Amino acid sequence: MSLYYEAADILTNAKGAGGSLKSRVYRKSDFKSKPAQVYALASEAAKWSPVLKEVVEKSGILEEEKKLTALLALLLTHDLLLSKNGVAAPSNHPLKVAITRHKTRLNAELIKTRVKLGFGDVNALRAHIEGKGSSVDNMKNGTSRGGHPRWVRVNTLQSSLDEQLANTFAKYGRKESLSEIASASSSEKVLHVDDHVPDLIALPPGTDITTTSAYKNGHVILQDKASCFPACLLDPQSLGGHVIDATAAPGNKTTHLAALMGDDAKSTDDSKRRIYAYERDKDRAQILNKMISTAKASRTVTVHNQDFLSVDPKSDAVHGVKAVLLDPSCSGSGIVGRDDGPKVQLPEKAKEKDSSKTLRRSSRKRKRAPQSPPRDSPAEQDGPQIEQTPLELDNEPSSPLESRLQALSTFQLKMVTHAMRFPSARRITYSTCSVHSEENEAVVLKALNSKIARELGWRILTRHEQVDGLRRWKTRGHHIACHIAEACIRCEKGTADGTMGFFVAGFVRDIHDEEIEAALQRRVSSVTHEMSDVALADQDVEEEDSWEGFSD
Ligand SMILES: C[S@@+](CC[C@H](N)C(=O)[O-])C[C@H]1O[C@@H](n2cnc3c(N)ncnc32)[C@H](O)[C@@H]1O
Repeated sequence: MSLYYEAADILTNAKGAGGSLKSRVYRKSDFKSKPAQVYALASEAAKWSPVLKEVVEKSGILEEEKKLTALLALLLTHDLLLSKNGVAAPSNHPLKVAITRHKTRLNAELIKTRVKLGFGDVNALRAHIEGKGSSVDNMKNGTSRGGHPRWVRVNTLQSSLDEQLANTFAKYGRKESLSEIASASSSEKVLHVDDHVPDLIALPPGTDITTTSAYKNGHVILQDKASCFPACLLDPQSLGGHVIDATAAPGNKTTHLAALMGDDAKSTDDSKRRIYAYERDKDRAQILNKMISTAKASRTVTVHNQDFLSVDPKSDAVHGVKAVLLDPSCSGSGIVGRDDGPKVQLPEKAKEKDSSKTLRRSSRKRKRAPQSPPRDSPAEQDGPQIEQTPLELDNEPSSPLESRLQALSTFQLKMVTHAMRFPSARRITYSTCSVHSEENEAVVLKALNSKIARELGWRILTRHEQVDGLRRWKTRGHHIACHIAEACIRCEKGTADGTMGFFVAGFVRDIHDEEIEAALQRRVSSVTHEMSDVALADQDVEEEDSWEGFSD
Protein backbone atom coordinates (compact mmCIF):
# COMPACT_ATOMS: atom_id res chain seq x y z
CA MET A 1 0.00 0.00 0.00
CA SER A 2 3.03 2.22 0.35
CA LEU A 3 2.67 2.88 -3.41
CA TYR A 4 -0.22 5.32 -2.89
CA TYR A 5 1.42 7.11 0.04
CA GLU A 6 4.68 7.34 -1.87
CA ALA A 7 3.00 8.67 -5.03
CA ALA A 8 1.10 11.19 -2.89
CA ASP A 9 4.32 12.19 -1.17
CA ILE A 10 6.16 12.77 -4.45
CA LEU A 11 3.28 14.80 -5.90
CA THR A 12 2.97 16.93 -2.77
CA ASN A 13 6.72 17.56 -2.82
CA ALA A 14 6.52 19.01 0.65
CA LYS A 15 10.28 19.49 0.88
CA GLY A 16 10.32 21.46 -2.35
CA ALA A 17 12.85 19.21 -4.09
CA GLY A 18 13.97 20.57 -7.43
CA GLY A 19 13.85 18.92 -10.85
CA SER A 20 11.20 17.21 -12.92
CA LEU A 21 8.83 14.65 -11.44
CA LYS A 22 10.85 11.86 -13.05
CA SER A 23 14.19 13.05 -11.71
CA ARG A 24 12.72 13.49 -8.24
CA VAL A 25 11.35 9.95 -8.24
CA TYR A 26 14.59 8.40 -9.46
CA ARG A 27 16.75 10.50 -7.12
CA LYS A 28 14.86 9.30 -4.08
CA SER A 29 16.43 6.13 -2.76
CA ASP A 30 14.09 5.15 0.08
CA PHE A 31 10.99 4.00 -1.79
CA LYS A 32 9.45 0.72 -0.74
CA SER A 33 7.68 0.46 -4.11
CA LYS A 34 9.45 0.29 -7.45
CA PRO A 35 10.34 3.85 -8.57
CA ALA A 36 8.95 3.12 -12.05
CA GLN A 37 5.58 2.22 -10.48
CA VAL A 38 5.53 5.37 -8.33
CA TYR A 39 6.41 7.53 -11.33
CA ALA A 40 3.80 5.88 -13.57
CA LEU A 41 1.03 6.29 -10.99
CA ALA A 42 1.94 9.88 -10.07
CA SER A 43 2.28 11.09 -13.64
CA GLU A 44 -0.84 9.29 -14.92
CA ALA A 45 -2.99 10.45 -12.02
CA ALA A 46 -1.75 14.02 -12.55
CA LYS A 47 -2.67 13.83 -16.24
CA TRP A 48 -6.14 12.51 -15.40
CA SER A 49 -6.64 14.86 -12.47
CA PRO A 50 -8.87 17.39 -14.29
CA VAL A 51 -11.33 14.54 -14.97
CA LEU A 52 -10.86 12.65 -11.69
CA LYS A 53 -11.26 15.83 -9.65
CA GLU A 54 -14.79 16.16 -11.00
CA VAL A 55 -15.52 12.43 -10.55
CA VAL A 56 -14.39 12.41 -6.90
CA GLU A 57 -16.15 15.66 -6.05
CA LYS A 58 -19.44 14.60 -7.62
CA SER A 59 -19.32 11.21 -5.90
CA GLY A 60 -19.10 12.87 -2.49
CA ILE A 61 -16.72 10.20 -1.14
CA LEU A 62 -14.42 12.72 0.54
CA GLU A 63 -17.26 13.68 2.88
CA GLU A 64 -17.83 10.01 3.78
CA GLU A 65 -14.34 8.52 3.91
CA LYS A 66 -12.31 10.25 6.59
CA LYS A 67 -9.23 8.12 5.80
CA LEU A 68 -8.97 9.56 2.31
CA THR A 69 -7.14 12.78 1.64
CA ALA A 70 -7.94 14.50 -1.67
CA LEU A 71 -4.69 13.26 -3.22
CA LEU A 72 -5.12 9.67 -2.00
CA ALA A 73 -8.70 9.65 -3.31
CA LEU A 74 -7.43 10.85 -6.68
CA LEU A 75 -4.68 8.22 -6.89
CA LEU A 76 -6.90 5.37 -5.71
CA THR A 77 -9.75 6.37 -8.03
CA HIS A 78 -7.29 6.42 -10.88
CA ASP A 79 -6.26 2.83 -10.29
CA LEU A 80 -9.75 1.63 -9.40
CA LEU A 81 -11.33 2.95 -12.60
CA LEU A 82 -8.51 3.27 -15.10
CA SER A 83 -5.71 0.86 -14.30
CA LYS A 84 -5.73 -2.61 -15.83
CA ASN A 85 -4.75 -4.20 -12.52
CA GLY A 86 -6.98 -2.13 -10.25
CA VAL A 87 -5.88 -0.91 -6.81
CA ALA A 88 -2.51 -2.43 -5.91
CA ALA A 89 -3.29 -3.58 -2.35
CA PRO A 90 -4.66 -6.59 -0.48
CA SER A 91 -8.45 -6.69 -0.64
CA ASN A 92 -8.83 -6.09 3.10
CA HIS A 93 -6.56 -3.06 3.27
CA PRO A 94 -8.50 -0.13 4.80
CA LEU A 95 -7.69 2.23 1.90
CA LYS A 96 -8.68 -0.31 -0.70
CA VAL A 97 -11.89 -1.00 1.18
CA ALA A 98 -12.58 2.73 1.51
CA ILE A 99 -12.35 3.31 -2.24
CA THR A 100 -13.70 0.03 -3.58
CA ARG A 101 -17.04 0.30 -1.80
CA HIS A 102 -17.77 3.39 -3.92
CA LYS A 103 -16.81 1.81 -7.23
CA THR A 104 -20.32 1.91 -8.73
CA ARG A 105 -20.81 5.54 -7.76
CA LEU A 106 -17.37 6.58 -9.02
CA ASN A 107 -17.83 4.69 -12.27
CA ALA A 108 -21.19 6.37 -12.84
CA GLU A 109 -19.59 9.80 -12.31
CA LEU A 110 -16.79 8.95 -14.73
CA ILE A 111 -19.34 8.00 -17.39
CA LYS A 112 -21.28 11.23 -16.79
CA THR A 113 -18.12 13.34 -17.04
CA ARG A 114 -16.97 11.53 -20.18
CA VAL A 115 -20.34 11.94 -21.90
CA LYS A 116 -20.46 15.60 -20.91
CA LEU A 117 -17.04 16.08 -22.51
CA GLY A 118 -18.26 14.45 -25.72
CA PHE A 119 -16.25 11.20 -25.72
CA GLY A 120 -17.95 7.98 -26.90
CA ASP A 121 -15.93 5.66 -24.68
CA VAL A 122 -13.14 5.74 -22.15
CA ASN A 123 -10.54 4.90 -24.80
CA ALA A 124 -11.40 8.04 -26.76
CA LEU A 125 -11.09 10.09 -23.57
CA ARG A 126 -7.80 8.35 -22.79
CA ALA A 127 -6.42 9.12 -26.25
CA HIS A 128 -7.36 12.76 -25.77
CA ILE A 129 -5.72 12.97 -22.36
CA GLU A 130 -2.58 11.13 -23.47
CA GLY A 131 -2.27 13.31 -26.54
CA LYS A 132 -2.91 16.72 -25.14
CA GLY A 133 -3.08 16.89 -21.40
CA SER A 134 -6.03 19.27 -21.68
CA SER A 135 -8.03 20.41 -18.72
CA VAL A 136 -11.67 19.52 -18.34
CA ASP A 137 -12.60 23.17 -18.76
CA ASN A 138 -10.70 23.40 -22.02
CA MET A 139 -12.27 20.20 -23.26
CA LYS A 140 -15.73 21.40 -22.28
CA ASN A 141 -15.64 24.64 -24.20
CA GLY A 142 -13.49 23.38 -27.04
CA THR A 143 -10.75 25.91 -26.40
CA SER A 144 -8.00 23.40 -25.77
CA ARG A 145 -4.68 25.10 -26.44
CA GLY A 146 -3.05 21.71 -26.83
CA GLY A 147 0.54 21.06 -25.93
CA HIS A 148 3.91 22.57 -26.61
CA PRO A 149 4.88 22.21 -30.29
CA ARG A 150 8.09 20.44 -31.21
CA TRP A 151 10.22 23.15 -32.80
CA VAL A 152 12.75 22.10 -35.40
CA ARG A 153 15.29 24.48 -36.91
CA VAL A 154 16.66 23.54 -40.30
CA ASN A 155 20.43 23.84 -40.17
CA THR A 156 21.11 25.85 -43.32
CA LEU A 157 24.82 25.05 -43.10
CA GLN A 158 23.87 21.59 -44.31
CA SER A 159 20.41 21.73 -45.79
CA SER A 160 17.55 24.06 -46.67
CA LEU A 161 13.94 24.41 -45.65
CA ASP A 162 12.78 23.32 -49.09
CA GLU A 163 15.03 20.30 -49.03
CA GLN A 164 13.75 19.23 -45.61
CA LEU A 165 10.11 19.78 -46.62
CA ALA A 166 10.70 17.66 -49.69
CA ASN A 167 12.54 14.86 -47.87
CA THR A 168 12.33 14.45 -44.09
CA PHE A 169 8.86 15.99 -43.98
CA ALA A 170 7.62 14.87 -47.40
CA LYS A 171 4.63 13.06 -45.90
CA TYR A 172 3.63 15.95 -43.67
CA GLY A 173 0.65 18.16 -44.49
CA ARG A 174 1.35 21.88 -44.15
CA LYS A 175 -0.95 23.83 -41.84
CA GLU A 176 -1.40 27.55 -41.89
CA SER A 177 -1.91 28.01 -38.16
CA LEU A 178 0.19 26.96 -35.21
CA SER A 179 -2.94 26.07 -33.21
CA GLU A 180 -3.64 23.19 -35.63
CA ILE A 181 -0.21 21.81 -34.76
CA ALA A 182 -0.50 22.34 -31.02
CA SER A 183 -3.78 20.45 -30.90
CA ALA A 184 -2.64 17.59 -33.15
CA SER A 185 -1.51 14.29 -31.67
CA SER A 186 2.09 13.18 -32.01
CA SER A 187 1.10 10.55 -34.58
CA GLU A 188 -0.35 13.12 -37.00
CA LYS A 189 1.96 14.13 -39.84
CA VAL A 190 1.35 17.86 -39.96
CA LEU A 191 3.69 20.84 -39.74
CA HIS A 192 3.65 24.61 -39.70
CA VAL A 193 6.40 26.81 -41.11
CA ASP A 194 7.06 29.62 -38.68
CA ASP A 195 6.26 33.17 -39.52
CA HIS A 196 8.85 34.95 -37.37
CA VAL A 197 12.02 32.87 -37.53
CA PRO A 198 13.30 31.73 -40.94
CA ASP A 199 13.83 27.99 -41.48
CA LEU A 200 11.86 26.98 -38.40
CA ILE A 201 9.18 24.29 -38.37
CA ALA A 202 6.61 23.39 -35.72
CA LEU A 203 5.57 19.75 -35.34
CA PRO A 204 2.84 18.31 -33.08
CA PRO A 205 3.70 18.04 -29.36
CA GLY A 206 5.69 14.94 -28.55
CA THR A 207 6.75 14.23 -32.15
CA ASP A 208 9.99 12.30 -32.10
CA ILE A 209 12.35 13.07 -34.96
CA THR A 210 15.48 11.81 -33.23
CA THR A 211 15.48 8.64 -35.30
CA THR A 212 15.55 10.50 -38.62
CA SER A 213 18.81 10.78 -40.51
CA ALA A 214 18.25 14.54 -40.84
CA TYR A 215 18.42 14.83 -37.07
CA LYS A 216 21.31 12.40 -36.63
CA ASN A 217 23.35 14.19 -39.27
CA GLY A 218 22.67 17.67 -37.90
CA HIS A 219 20.54 18.79 -40.87
CA VAL A 220 17.82 19.71 -38.40
CA ILE A 221 18.21 20.81 -34.78
CA LEU A 222 15.64 20.71 -31.99
CA GLN A 223 15.41 24.27 -30.73
CA ASP A 224 12.50 26.10 -29.15
CA LYS A 225 11.24 29.03 -31.19
CA ALA A 226 12.07 31.54 -28.46
CA SER A 227 15.62 30.26 -28.24
CA CYS A 228 16.07 31.20 -31.92
CA PHE A 229 15.34 34.86 -31.19
CA PRO A 230 18.79 35.98 -29.91
CA ALA A 231 20.77 34.99 -33.02
CA CYS A 232 18.05 36.49 -35.25
CA LEU A 233 18.08 39.71 -33.24
CA LEU A 234 21.87 39.92 -33.32
CA ASP A 235 21.58 39.66 -37.10
CA PRO A 236 25.33 38.93 -37.53
CA GLN A 237 25.27 38.94 -41.33
CA SER A 238 24.34 42.62 -41.41
CA LEU A 239 27.34 43.67 -39.30
CA GLY A 240 30.45 42.00 -40.69
CA GLY A 241 33.31 41.24 -38.31
CA HIS A 242 33.65 38.41 -35.83
CA VAL A 243 31.05 37.32 -33.30
CA ILE A 244 31.34 36.21 -29.69
CA ASP A 245 28.96 33.73 -28.13
CA ALA A 246 29.88 34.47 -24.53
CA THR A 247 28.06 31.59 -22.80
CA ALA A 248 27.75 29.05 -25.54
CA ALA A 249 27.10 25.47 -24.36
CA PRO A 250 25.30 23.40 -25.38
CA GLY A 251 25.44 25.37 -28.60
CA ASN A 252 21.95 25.92 -29.97
CA LYS A 253 22.55 29.61 -30.48
CA THR A 254 26.17 29.17 -31.59
CA THR A 255 25.14 26.86 -34.43
CA HIS A 256 22.26 29.19 -35.26
CA LEU A 257 24.70 32.11 -35.50
CA ALA A 258 26.92 30.04 -37.78
CA ALA A 259 23.93 29.19 -39.97
CA LEU A 260 22.95 32.86 -40.20
CA MET A 261 26.50 33.78 -41.19
CA GLY A 262 25.91 31.33 -44.02
CA ASP A 263 28.22 31.34 -47.04
CA ASP A 264 30.66 33.58 -45.25
CA ALA A 265 31.00 30.95 -42.56
CA LYS A 266 31.53 28.23 -45.16
CA SER A 267 34.47 30.03 -46.76
CA THR A 268 37.91 28.54 -46.19
CA ASP A 269 39.56 31.93 -46.51
CA ASP A 270 41.69 32.76 -43.44
CA SER A 271 40.26 36.27 -43.21
CA LYS A 272 36.72 34.94 -42.97
CA ARG A 273 34.46 35.82 -40.11
CA ARG A 274 34.63 33.66 -37.03
CA ILE A 275 32.53 32.90 -33.98
CA TYR A 276 34.42 32.71 -30.69
CA ALA A 277 32.35 30.50 -28.42
CA TYR A 278 33.17 30.71 -24.71
CA GLU A 279 32.08 28.16 -22.16
CA ARG A 280 33.57 28.05 -18.70
CA ASP A 281 32.41 24.54 -17.79
CA LYS A 282 34.69 21.78 -19.11
CA ASP A 283 32.04 19.11 -19.59
CA ARG A 284 29.64 21.50 -21.22
CA ALA A 285 32.42 22.74 -23.51
CA GLN A 286 32.73 19.15 -24.74
CA ILE A 287 29.03 18.97 -25.47
CA LEU A 288 29.37 22.28 -27.29
CA ASN A 289 32.19 20.86 -29.42
CA LYS A 290 30.08 17.84 -30.28
CA MET A 291 27.12 19.95 -31.29
CA ILE A 292 29.28 22.19 -33.44
CA SER A 293 30.84 19.27 -35.19
CA THR A 294 27.49 17.52 -35.85
CA ALA A 295 26.08 20.78 -37.21
CA LYS A 296 29.18 21.15 -39.42
CA ALA A 297 29.90 24.57 -37.95
CA SER A 298 33.52 23.83 -37.01
CA ARG A 299 34.89 25.88 -39.89
CA THR A 300 33.42 29.01 -38.32
CA VAL A 301 33.37 28.37 -34.60
CA THR A 302 36.31 28.16 -32.22
CA VAL A 303 35.43 26.86 -28.80
CA HIS A 304 37.23 28.32 -25.78
CA ASN A 305 36.80 26.52 -22.49
CA GLN A 306 37.24 29.82 -20.68
CA ASP A 307 35.34 32.21 -18.45
CA PHE A 308 34.07 35.04 -20.63
CA LEU A 309 34.80 37.48 -17.82
CA SER A 310 38.49 36.58 -18.07
CA VAL A 311 38.65 37.54 -21.75
CA ASP A 312 40.54 40.80 -22.18
CA PRO A 313 38.38 42.89 -24.52
CA LYS A 314 41.50 44.54 -25.91
CA SER A 315 43.44 41.37 -26.66
CA ASP A 316 44.38 40.51 -30.22
CA ALA A 317 42.47 37.25 -29.91
CA VAL A 318 39.18 39.12 -30.02
CA HIS A 319 40.20 41.89 -32.37
CA GLY A 320 37.45 42.77 -34.84
CA VAL A 321 34.55 41.40 -32.80
CA LYS A 322 31.45 43.30 -33.89
CA ALA A 323 28.73 41.41 -32.09
CA VAL A 324 28.25 39.57 -28.82
CA LEU A 325 25.51 37.09 -28.04
CA LEU A 326 25.04 36.81 -24.32
CA ASP A 327 22.74 34.10 -23.00
CA PRO A 328 24.01 33.61 -19.45
CA SER A 329 22.93 31.24 -16.72
CA CYS A 330 19.56 32.19 -15.30
CA SER A 331 16.84 30.81 -13.05
CA GLY A 332 15.42 28.80 -15.96
CA SER A 333 11.90 29.67 -14.82
CA GLY A 334 10.69 29.89 -18.42
CA ILE A 335 11.67 26.39 -19.42
CA VAL A 336 8.69 24.22 -20.30
CA GLY A 337 8.57 20.83 -18.59
CA ARG A 338 11.90 21.29 -16.81
CA ASP A 339 10.54 21.59 -13.35
CA ASP A 340 7.03 22.76 -13.50
CA GLY A 341 6.06 19.07 -13.34
CA PRO A 342 2.52 17.85 -13.68
CA LYS A 343 -0.16 20.15 -12.37
CA VAL A 344 -2.50 18.21 -10.17
CA GLN A 345 -6.09 19.35 -9.88
CA LEU A 346 -7.28 18.15 -6.50
CA PRO A 347 -10.86 17.34 -5.61
CA GLU A 348 -12.35 19.44 -2.85
CA LYS A 349 -15.01 18.66 -0.30
CA ALA A 350 -18.23 20.58 -0.92
CA LYS A 351 -17.72 22.68 2.24
CA GLU A 352 -14.06 23.41 1.48
CA LYS A 353 -14.95 24.66 -1.98
CA ASP A 354 -16.79 27.62 -0.50
CA SER A 355 -14.11 28.49 2.02
CA SER A 356 -11.34 28.22 -0.54
CA LYS A 357 -13.16 30.78 -2.70
CA THR A 358 -13.15 33.16 0.24
CA LEU A 359 -9.44 32.56 0.76
CA ARG A 360 -8.60 33.27 -2.83
CA ARG A 361 -10.67 36.43 -2.85
CA SER A 362 -9.05 37.79 0.27
CA SER A 363 -5.54 37.05 -0.99
CA ARG A 364 -6.26 39.06 -4.13
CA LYS A 365 -7.22 42.01 -1.98
CA ARG A 366 -3.83 42.07 -0.31
CA LYS A 367 -1.88 45.06 -1.42
CA ARG A 368 1.54 43.48 -1.58
CA ALA A 369 1.97 40.31 -3.59
CA PRO A 370 2.69 37.20 -1.55
CA GLN A 371 6.30 36.09 -1.74
CA SER A 372 6.82 34.27 -4.93
CA PRO A 373 8.35 30.92 -4.06
CA PRO A 374 11.63 29.62 -5.36
CA ARG A 375 11.52 27.72 -8.64
CA ASP A 376 11.96 24.49 -6.72
CA SER A 377 9.28 25.01 -4.15
CA PRO A 378 6.02 23.09 -4.11
CA ALA A 379 4.02 25.90 -5.64
CA GLU A 380 5.99 25.73 -8.86
CA GLN A 381 6.32 22.01 -8.60
CA ASP A 382 3.91 19.21 -8.68
CA GLY A 383 1.71 19.94 -5.71
CA PRO A 384 -1.60 21.69 -5.92
CA GLN A 385 -0.89 24.92 -7.73
CA ILE A 386 -1.12 28.07 -5.67
CA GLU A 387 -2.23 31.17 -7.51
CA GLN A 388 0.90 32.99 -8.53
CA THR A 389 1.35 36.70 -8.70
CA PRO A 390 4.22 38.28 -10.58
CA LEU A 391 7.19 38.96 -8.39
CA GLU A 392 7.60 42.62 -7.65
CA LEU A 393 11.01 44.21 -7.67
CA ASP A 394 12.06 44.57 -4.13
CA ASN A 395 15.28 45.84 -2.66
CA GLU A 396 15.01 43.80 0.47
CA PRO A 397 15.59 40.17 -0.32
CA SER A 398 13.55 38.15 2.11
CA SER A 399 12.86 34.84 0.42
CA PRO A 400 15.28 32.33 -1.12
CA LEU A 401 13.95 33.16 -4.59
CA GLU A 402 14.52 36.84 -4.13
CA SER A 403 18.08 36.41 -2.95
CA ARG A 404 18.76 33.92 -5.71
CA LEU A 405 17.37 36.33 -8.29
CA GLN A 406 19.48 39.09 -6.86
CA ALA A 407 22.64 36.95 -7.15
CA LEU A 408 21.73 35.94 -10.69
CA SER A 409 20.97 39.46 -11.82
CA THR A 410 24.25 40.74 -10.34
CA PHE A 411 26.13 38.10 -12.33
CA GLN A 412 24.07 38.81 -15.47
CA LEU A 413 24.73 42.54 -15.22
CA LYS A 414 28.41 41.86 -14.81
CA MET A 415 28.36 39.81 -18.03
CA VAL A 416 26.53 42.51 -20.00
CA THR A 417 28.83 45.30 -18.86
CA HIS A 418 31.84 43.13 -19.70
CA ALA A 419 30.47 42.60 -23.23
CA MET A 420 30.08 46.37 -23.54
CA ARG A 421 33.85 46.76 -23.09
CA PHE A 422 34.82 45.16 -26.42
CA PRO A 423 36.07 48.16 -28.39
CA SER A 424 34.89 47.11 -31.86
CA ALA A 425 31.55 45.64 -30.71
CA ARG A 426 28.50 47.36 -32.15
CA ARG A 427 25.67 45.06 -31.11
CA ILE A 428 24.95 42.84 -28.10
CA THR A 429 21.97 40.64 -27.42
CA TYR A 430 21.09 39.70 -23.89
CA SER A 431 18.72 36.81 -23.31
CA THR A 432 17.45 34.53 -20.56
CA CYS A 433 14.96 31.70 -20.31
CA SER A 434 13.60 33.31 -17.17
CA VAL A 435 10.23 34.90 -16.63
CA HIS A 436 11.44 37.15 -13.80
CA SER A 437 11.80 40.88 -14.43
CA GLU A 438 14.81 40.96 -12.11
CA GLU A 439 16.79 38.88 -14.59
CA ASN A 440 15.36 40.62 -17.62
CA GLU A 441 14.16 44.22 -17.87
CA ALA A 442 15.90 45.15 -14.62
CA VAL A 443 19.28 43.92 -15.90
CA VAL A 444 18.80 45.79 -19.18
CA LEU A 445 17.88 48.98 -17.34
CA LYS A 446 20.85 48.73 -14.98
CA ALA A 447 23.20 47.98 -17.87
CA LEU A 448 21.93 51.01 -19.80
CA ASN A 449 22.36 53.18 -16.73
CA SER A 450 25.85 51.88 -16.02
CA LYS A 451 28.76 54.21 -16.38
CA ILE A 452 30.36 52.02 -19.03
CA ALA A 453 27.25 52.06 -21.25
CA ARG A 454 26.95 55.81 -20.99
CA GLU A 455 30.62 56.45 -21.61
CA LEU A 456 30.95 53.99 -24.47
CA GLY A 457 27.72 54.98 -26.18
CA TRP A 458 25.56 51.90 -25.71
CA ARG A 459 21.81 52.28 -26.07
CA ILE A 460 18.86 49.95 -26.50
CA LEU A 461 18.10 48.47 -29.94
CA THR A 462 14.62 49.85 -30.56
CA ARG A 463 11.74 47.76 -31.87
CA HIS A 464 11.83 49.78 -35.06
CA GLU A 465 15.46 48.68 -35.66
CA GLN A 466 14.84 44.99 -35.05
CA VAL A 467 14.80 42.42 -37.87
CA ASP A 468 11.41 42.03 -39.50
CA GLY A 469 10.20 38.83 -37.77
CA LEU A 470 11.04 40.12 -34.30
CA ARG A 471 9.72 43.61 -34.96
CA ARG A 472 6.37 41.94 -35.68
CA TRP A 473 6.48 39.85 -32.48
CA LYS A 474 3.74 41.22 -30.24
CA THR A 475 4.73 40.24 -26.71
CA ARG A 476 7.03 42.94 -25.39
CA GLY A 477 8.75 43.77 -22.11
CA HIS A 478 7.12 44.31 -18.75
CA HIS A 479 6.22 47.83 -17.93
CA ILE A 480 8.49 48.12 -14.93
CA ALA A 481 10.86 49.21 -17.68
CA CYS A 482 8.35 51.51 -19.33
CA HIS A 483 10.63 53.46 -21.63
CA ILE A 484 12.36 50.35 -22.98
CA ALA A 485 9.47 47.88 -22.71
CA GLU A 486 8.70 48.07 -26.44
CA ALA A 487 12.30 47.24 -27.27
CA CYS A 488 12.32 44.16 -25.05
CA ILE A 489 11.00 40.92 -26.49
CA ARG A 490 9.25 38.45 -24.26
CA CYS A 491 7.81 35.01 -24.82
CA GLU A 492 5.29 33.63 -22.38
CA LYS A 493 5.19 29.94 -21.69
CA GLY A 494 1.97 27.98 -22.05
CA THR A 495 0.29 30.36 -24.51
CA ALA A 496 -0.96 29.86 -28.05
CA ASP A 497 2.45 31.13 -29.25
CA GLY A 498 3.88 27.72 -28.34
CA THR A 499 7.10 29.03 -26.85
CA MET A 500 8.90 28.66 -23.56
CA GLY A 501 9.17 31.68 -21.27
CA PHE A 502 11.97 33.79 -22.68
CA PHE A 503 13.40 37.29 -22.79
CA VAL A 504 15.74 39.02 -25.21
CA ALA A 505 16.84 42.60 -25.78
CA GLY A 506 19.53 44.17 -27.92
CA PHE A 507 22.08 46.90 -27.23
CA VAL A 508 23.71 48.94 -30.02
CA ARG A 509 26.03 51.85 -30.43
CA ASP A 510 26.53 54.05 -33.42
CA ILE A 511 29.68 55.94 -32.47
CA HIS A 512 33.01 55.79 -34.35
CA ASP A 513 36.08 53.78 -33.33
CA GLU A 514 38.06 56.92 -32.40
CA GLU A 515 35.36 58.12 -30.03
CA ILE A 516 35.26 54.71 -28.37
CA GLU A 517 39.05 54.63 -28.07
CA ALA A 518 39.04 58.08 -26.46
CA ALA A 519 36.29 57.07 -24.05
CA LEU A 520 38.19 53.90 -23.14
CA GLN A 521 41.31 55.92 -22.44
CA ARG A 522 39.36 58.30 -20.24
CA ARG A 523 37.92 55.54 -18.16
CA VAL A 524 41.08 53.48 -17.58
CA SER A 525 41.42 54.87 -14.10
CA SER A 526 37.76 54.59 -13.21
CA VAL A 527 37.05 51.00 -14.27
CA THR A 528 38.00 49.37 -11.00
CA HIS A 529 35.94 51.91 -9.16
CA GLU A 530 32.88 51.21 -11.29
CA MET A 531 33.18 47.47 -10.86
CA SER A 532 32.65 47.91 -7.18
CA ASP A 533 29.88 50.47 -7.82
CA VAL A 534 27.60 47.86 -9.26
CA ALA A 535 28.54 45.30 -6.60
CA LEU A 536 29.99 42.91 -9.11
CA ALA A 537 30.89 40.31 -6.55
CA ASP A 538 31.41 36.82 -7.90
CA GLN A 539 28.41 34.72 -7.15
CA ASP A 540 27.98 31.02 -7.45
CA VAL A 541 24.97 30.51 -9.60
CA GLU A 542 23.30 27.36 -10.63
CA GLU A 543 23.61 26.63 -14.32
CA GLU A 544 20.51 26.43 -16.40
CA ASP A 545 20.18 26.10 -20.10
CA SER A 546 17.77 25.56 -22.86
CA TRP A 547 19.40 22.37 -24.10
CA GLU A 548 17.15 20.55 -26.45
CA GLY A 549 19.81 19.37 -28.80
CA PHE A 550 21.09 16.12 -30.10
CA SER A 551 20.44 13.93 -27.11
CA ASP A 552 17.01 15.34 -26.45
C1 LIG B 1 21.90 29.39 -20.58
S1 LIG B 1 23.30 28.45 -20.92
C2 LIG B 1 23.66 28.89 -22.59
C3 LIG B 1 22.80 28.17 -23.61
C4 LIG B 1 23.32 28.35 -25.01
N1 LIG B 1 23.41 29.76 -25.35
C5 LIG B 1 22.45 27.64 -26.02
O1 LIG B 1 21.56 28.26 -26.59
O2 LIG B 1 22.66 26.45 -26.28
C6 LIG B 1 24.55 29.30 -20.07
C7 LIG B 1 25.92 28.69 -20.25
O3 LIG B 1 26.86 29.68 -19.90
C8 LIG B 1 27.92 29.07 -19.20
N2 LIG B 1 28.56 30.17 -18.41
C9 LIG B 1 28.08 30.76 -17.30
N3 LIG B 1 28.90 31.74 -16.91
C10 LIG B 1 29.89 31.80 -17.81
C11 LIG B 1 31.04 32.62 -17.96
N4 LIG B 1 31.30 33.56 -17.07
N5 LIG B 1 31.84 32.40 -19.02
C12 LIG B 1 31.55 31.42 -19.91
N6 LIG B 1 30.49 30.60 -19.80
C13 LIG B 1 29.67 30.79 -18.78
C14 LIG B 1 27.24 28.00 -18.38
O4 LIG B 1 28.18 27.00 -18.02
C15 LIG B 1 26.18 27.51 -19.36
O5 LIG B 1 26.69 26.45 -20.13
